[in-house]
Amino acid sequence: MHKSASGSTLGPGGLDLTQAFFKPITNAAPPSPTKRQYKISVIGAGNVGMAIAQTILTQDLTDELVLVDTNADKLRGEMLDLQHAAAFLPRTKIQASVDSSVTAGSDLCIVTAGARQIPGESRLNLLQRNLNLFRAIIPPLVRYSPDTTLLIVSNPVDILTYVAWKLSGLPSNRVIGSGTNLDSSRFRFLIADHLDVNAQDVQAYIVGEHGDSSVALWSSISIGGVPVLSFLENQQIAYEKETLENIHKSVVDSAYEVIRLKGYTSWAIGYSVANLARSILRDQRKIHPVSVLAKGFYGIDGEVFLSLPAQLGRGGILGVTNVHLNEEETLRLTDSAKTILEVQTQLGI
Ligand SMILES: NC(=O)C1=CN([C@@H]2O[C@H](COP(=O)(O)OP(=O)(O)OC[C@H]3O[C@@H](n4cnc5c(N)ncnc54)[C@H](O)[C@@H]3O)[C@@H](O)[C@H]2O)C=CC1
Ligand SMILES: CC(=O)C(=O)O
Repeated sequence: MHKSASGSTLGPGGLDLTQAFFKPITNAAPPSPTKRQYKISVIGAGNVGMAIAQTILTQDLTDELVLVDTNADKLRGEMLDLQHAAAFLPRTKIQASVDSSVTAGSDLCIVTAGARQIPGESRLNLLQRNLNLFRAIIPPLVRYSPDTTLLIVSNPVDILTYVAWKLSGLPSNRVIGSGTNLDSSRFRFLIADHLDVNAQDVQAYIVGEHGDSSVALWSSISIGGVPVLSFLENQQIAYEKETLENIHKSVVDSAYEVIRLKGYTSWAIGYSVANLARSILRDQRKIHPVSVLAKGFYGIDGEVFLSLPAQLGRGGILGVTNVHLNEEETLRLTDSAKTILEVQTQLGI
């Protein structure tokens, strides 16, 4: 069996099987103007890439999903395994190749390729290994999809988002790091668990580095519209700063703990990135803490990518939200920027 030029399936002797199965409707109205078709490419079909791919499929976020990896057998195995779920999923064309030309015309390229931490290792430790991969991965992606938005997930995500921005030549609004969207979900889960409320009712951000120097924005947390800290202070309800510090420490330790227990993190980052993909492709204009070019915001002076609450839509980053930071939060954010910049300046990019 092969396809005709019009896309219908041809059987032996050129018999058009599509025509054989379906009698055309007479007097049919012409098709309505075609709906916008979306194409997402995921580079790196490891634990993280596949968790993202499967969440994207189950949430019906794209018409075409492309996987790229250097491990040809694993890649084909992953593609077939997903294709075999076709009867249970929204209709999506799934392709895979070791050749990045398969990504041509992607609306969104999600990069998860590269080394991951071994137990106890920091994200920043991965930089040199993943930097070399990025030099090979990013330029062809942009060549094949000059209008794409790049969504970087590989670690250390903030510095690699900067690297991707430099290597791609794309405007900074179209190069985004998944950043602390994941850390903020961990934060909201822990607060919700502590107070026995629904995490979706907790509005709370972790900003700065996706890593050890991240910053919890306690002063702006609200639950169901109630600003938490000012409410406690107005009601003269005592709370211990140590409790807050411990919650933030648990957020920072989260990935280390999961990696120690199961070897890698995957499900939460899968949902986090699918959530970002939806906001970007569906022009949701939702606010997410993601890694953006932070120069000029909150007194940050330097070409550094780190997470700030940003509005996402079809154009990528539409703007950075003006969340109020108290003095301590501002200082911690500046320190987080310095931590990233110190490592970044050694790259010579
Ligand atoms: N930003 C975040 O919140 C998170 C980031 N990560 C990061 O994601 C990355 C991937 O983690 P895992 O999927 O667990 O690792 P993994 O080892 O399971 O998968 C990495 C994949 O990249 C592929 N690869 C290597 N070089 C490639 C190239 N040049 N082109 C295409 N594919 C290539 C490998 O063959 C492998 O399949 C790591 O850097 C990890 O630290 C992981 C979790 C959360
Ligand atoms: C590995 C990683 O960056 C995370 O799960 O947060």
